[in-house]
Amino acid sequence: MTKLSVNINKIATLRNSRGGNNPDLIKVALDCERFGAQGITVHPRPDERHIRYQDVYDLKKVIHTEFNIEGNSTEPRFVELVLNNKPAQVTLVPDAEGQITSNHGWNTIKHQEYLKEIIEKFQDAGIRVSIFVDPIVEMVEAAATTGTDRIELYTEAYASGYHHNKEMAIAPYVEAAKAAKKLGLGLNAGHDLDLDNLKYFAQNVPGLLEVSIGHALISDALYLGLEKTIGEYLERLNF
Ligand SMILES: CC(=O)[C@@H](O)[C@H](O)COP(=O)(O)O
Ligand SMILES: NCC(=O)COP(=O)(O)O
Repeated sequence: MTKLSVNINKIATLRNSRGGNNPDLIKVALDCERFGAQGITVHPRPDERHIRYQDVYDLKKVIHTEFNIEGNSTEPRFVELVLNNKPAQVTLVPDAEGQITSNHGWNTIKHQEYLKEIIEKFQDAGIRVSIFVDPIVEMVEAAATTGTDRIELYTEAYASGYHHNKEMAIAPYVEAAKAAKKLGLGLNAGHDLDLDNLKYFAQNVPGLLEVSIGHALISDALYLGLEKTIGEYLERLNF
């Protein structure tokens, strides 16, 4: 079974736009769980433009499903935040400063030594580690040498190619997933997954443990409502 982790960054974006507490991020997280989501994902960024560091402390107290914190571990404040909150999973993303959103995976060959060190730090604290990678077999192979528990495949390229040629778009992900399986790495995926492209991805990528979805899911909820939207995403995963 593939778990659905709802990324609630966009709820925080909306809340922050007026400075108050509407929508209430905590309530939305709890409602996502009530409506069947098996996890909650947040991606605090240094400028706190959506998720604030305090949100992480507040969420940790109330969440019952899997808490996944994504972010840039080269920021000491991020490392401290994760170690203080001990989520079920931390996903390390190599964000550059000022990025609008995440747009690449780790170069696991170049940053192998750094990754080994930081991954061990989180694992010593009892936190499962996943690292964000592009669907390139060499990057998956080098990821395995870092000691990470899982990788998260960056799915933007799949999402943008899906409507043009879905067989071609998914091919590198299938190869990357096979390599991960062979090397004993758990497999997550995310970025720009949506109601159109999710089912085909889940059907064709072997060993997919978890997807984290935010932007499209929250946008769909404007039309369908949060409960129905989460139900629709779960349906795509449980084909
Ligand atoms: C790692 C990933 O693909 C997503 O978490 C993405 O980074 C979402 O972040 P934003 O909501 O800031 O775009
Ligand atoms: N890790 C991916 C994620 O959390 C959500 O990405 P998106 O659905 O907002 O593109």
